[in-house]
Amino acid sequence: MSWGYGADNGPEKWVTNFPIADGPRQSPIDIVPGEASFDGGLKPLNLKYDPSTCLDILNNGHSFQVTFADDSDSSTLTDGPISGIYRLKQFHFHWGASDDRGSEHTVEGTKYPAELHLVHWNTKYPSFGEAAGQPDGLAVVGVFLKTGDDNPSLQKILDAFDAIKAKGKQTSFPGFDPATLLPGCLDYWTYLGSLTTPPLLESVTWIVCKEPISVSCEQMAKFRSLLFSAEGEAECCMVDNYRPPQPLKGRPVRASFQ
Ligand SMILES: CN(C)c1nnc([C@H](N)S(N)(=O)=O)s1
Ligand SMILES: [Zn+2]
Repeated sequence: MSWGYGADNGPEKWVTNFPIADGPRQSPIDIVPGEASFDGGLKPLNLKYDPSTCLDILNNGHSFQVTFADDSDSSTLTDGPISGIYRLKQFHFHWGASDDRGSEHTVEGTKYPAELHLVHWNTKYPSFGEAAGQPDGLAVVGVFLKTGDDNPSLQKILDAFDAIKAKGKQTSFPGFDPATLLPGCLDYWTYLGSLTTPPLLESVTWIVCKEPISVSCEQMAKFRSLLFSAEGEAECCMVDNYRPPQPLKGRPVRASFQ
């Protein structure tokens, strides 16, 4: 059985096939603002996204992802805590079965109903796959979703869900601008961590925005209409696809703001 989020293949079981699950720089973590140290040397995030690089939307069986053309520096992350140029590869979300849980990172124990991850790779390496194996290979921007007003930008994504309900379904998704998913304020916390799904590679510079974006509870219900299961299999709702916080193991967490 391959990894997932169920009782038999979920986060507590991943260590069997992926022993790095107990490694020194695992993600997500619980962020404690009072224990983060302000670093005046941290630059503002510089996110420049070209909507024409947006390709398609896919149900990969553990989340859905929107994938970007990453063969040029059209959609990039620079500055912030990183050096060099990182290219946007894809974004995806994690969410709960109810609004009281769903995010991977937590803030002093507070769970948000969902969390957006924008995954970028360091162009000092030839490809995403190469970069994913390097300690400075990836940079993921995390954005919390908080229930409130309807989010028109999110709605464009949710409107594509009928075409990707089951695992393995994919449809073209041109012209989406991921910048419309970012909060107004780009203050962030940053720390060295890992992918939060197998292979749990310890190659991620995490950049977690302090300000959440809004999502309505009706929109959250739409997230929960996706399936972990493929067509023809017993239907299993795609919910609670989040890894809980992992031990900090002495890692510093820096804040870009005071
Ligand atoms: C291969 N890619 C892009 C990814 N592999 N694992 C990912 C995880 N979902 S996360 N949450 O970004 O670490 S993203
Ligand atoms: Zn993720």
